[in-house]
Amino acid sequence: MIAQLINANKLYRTGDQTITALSTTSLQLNEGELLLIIGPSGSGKTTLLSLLGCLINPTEGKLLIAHQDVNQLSAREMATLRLNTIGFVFQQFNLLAPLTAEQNVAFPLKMQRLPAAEINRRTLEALEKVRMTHRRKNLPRTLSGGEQQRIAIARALVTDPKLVLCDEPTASLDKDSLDVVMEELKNLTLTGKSVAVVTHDPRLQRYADRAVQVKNGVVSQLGNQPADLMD
Ligand SMILES: Nc1ncnc2c1ncn2[C@@H]1O[C@H](COP(=O)(O)OP(=O)(O)OP(=O)(O)O)[C@@H](O)[C@H]1O
Repeated sequence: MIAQLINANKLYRTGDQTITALSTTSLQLNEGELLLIIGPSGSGKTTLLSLLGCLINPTEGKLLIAHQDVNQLSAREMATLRLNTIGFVFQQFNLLAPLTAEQNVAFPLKMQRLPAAEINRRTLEALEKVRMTHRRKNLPRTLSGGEQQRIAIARALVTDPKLVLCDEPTASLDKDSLDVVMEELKNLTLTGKSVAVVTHDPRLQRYADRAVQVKNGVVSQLGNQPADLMD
């Protein structure tokens, strides 16, 4: 098991108001599993993903990432856990505009202060995995949306993270690019990585091993029928 929420919730206090962004939830994410997180706008999906990504702490309850109790970690330890264990993929790709595809992919390895030769080797390996080696010298703006997302996936997996978290990774993509990107994410699970994908898109269901729905901050398990996801 890579991630486990145990009776965890997330409240936000603004002034005298308390918002329950996520009600008490227990959820686990296993190795080699692709989990879909679906639900309407404002329901708590990003909050759930942010918890799994060690970007925020639960207000109550426990969160274990790679067997570490996140509540016991300092901000610096959380940052190290994120850098070494978790890869992020976003709807808008979030590539750094002045850097080439290759430099974007190499970026997390530079943060890890690895030797240059190792950075080069692993960067090329990651580009190869998403079949983007031939475009490695391009700037992001010269790539299609689907290509940019494949570069973002290469960047997410270059550190060999156990967990890859994706927030609406296909929302800006056409059908063909959607399939390519989802195939890449599915391939990651075949090598034992865990992938969680927040989406509004029921077409992603065929790539999922499991789906949960978040509604008004309440997480529930979904069945495997398309109708369940269309709800
Ligand atoms: N930092 C914050 N401070 C206060 N309230 C917040 C904060 N972050 C989220 N919320 C509230 O928590 C609830 C859940 O938000 P969240 O972003 O998790 O929803 P979502 O399902 O990801 O929505 P969307 O699909 O629109 O991105 C919303 O009511 C939101 O307004």
